[in-house]
Amino acid sequence: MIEQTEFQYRLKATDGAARLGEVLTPRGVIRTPAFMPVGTAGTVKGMYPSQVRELGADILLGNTYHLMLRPGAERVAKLGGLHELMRWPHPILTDSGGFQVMSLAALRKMSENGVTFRSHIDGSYYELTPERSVEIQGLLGSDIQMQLDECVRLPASREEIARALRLSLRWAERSKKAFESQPKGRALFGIVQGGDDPALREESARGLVDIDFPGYSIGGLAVGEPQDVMLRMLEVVNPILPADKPRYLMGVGTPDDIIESVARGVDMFDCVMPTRAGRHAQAFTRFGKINLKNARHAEDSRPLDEESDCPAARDYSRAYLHHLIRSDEMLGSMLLTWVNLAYYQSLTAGIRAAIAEGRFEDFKAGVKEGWARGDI
Ligand SMILES: CNc1nc2c(CCNCc3ccccc3)c3nc(N)[nH]c(=O)c3cc2[nH]1
Repeated sequence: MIEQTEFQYRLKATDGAARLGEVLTPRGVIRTPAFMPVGTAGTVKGMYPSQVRELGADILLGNTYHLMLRPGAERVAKLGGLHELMRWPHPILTDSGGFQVMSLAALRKMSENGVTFRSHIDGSYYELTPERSVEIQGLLGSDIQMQLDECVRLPASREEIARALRLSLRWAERSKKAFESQPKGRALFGIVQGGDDPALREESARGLVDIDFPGYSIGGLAVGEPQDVMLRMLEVVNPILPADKPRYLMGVGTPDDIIESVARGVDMFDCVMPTRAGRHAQAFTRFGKINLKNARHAEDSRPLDEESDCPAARDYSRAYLHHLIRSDEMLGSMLLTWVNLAYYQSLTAGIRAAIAEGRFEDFKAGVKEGWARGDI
């Protein structure tokens, strides 16, 4: 733990609307733009924490929904908290659980007070309120916590989107009040909702800024809308959010989504794609995505990318990766997860260097060119 007890964002440089910054927390610095690997049940599946750190990740995601069900928030606290339990001494960000309840739980019921649901693991009943969600995230020891919110899947009616954003604003107030009892240095982010409607996005963003948070998440996107709609909402929301606070676009996304969102002022990203794709034979490389299950790789002795500084991409042949996947060997998923997280971390490291040197547009063009090559 470094001495500084405050949570602070420092804007270091801009290149157009792209921002280079740092988020200072008691457990360390997060260099932004940042990609945050997802560690759903207290582990980044198939990776050692030290490996994730070596790739350049400054922060991981933990999942309130999964951890409250198993092993339980009070139990994690009794065991010293999530950092201790998973041997990750750096910052951890947790989601509030509402989004996961709506996508995973059975028999869920949303009300003014919160959401009740049955565990997808053993069917037992739970209630998640703004206050309980903050309490759970506190028990986990989370450095950056999320308010409980309601994310509406798109397409949705204007009434539905307005109802959900206004409920989320009332939950933002309750979350902030409940958060006041937590140790200094931790942060609670408000989450902007408002679907694909510019006026409702503006109402949500202004409402949250009036309540005042140390950072803001942009929710309600990457839920089925086209990329241009997502980007348009960023162009509405980011100018309203304070320039001296971090902006976290939830659940995003592909490398192209990330680079286009950085260009519109986003600082932090999370996405299950690199880890989930790694378990489904998909490899992300500078030249696009490769499906290693495809028979065309059976005798290809080339590595995925001989110029990569990730051993999994540089030292193993496509033929071997193909064999591991076809044989359902666990090393196959482990190596591809490593490849994909390495790619995402090298992408955000490249973005940070490009903004620092005022060449972000060139970098963006270069990444798109590489992906367009496709002769992989
Ligand atoms: C994929 N698209 C997408 N994801 C969204 C999420 C979840 C972000 N990922 C968190 C996570 C944490 C641990 C483990 C796994 C995932 C959202 N979360 C909240 N609270 N609100 C949203 O509006 C919201 C919108 C999203 N869209």
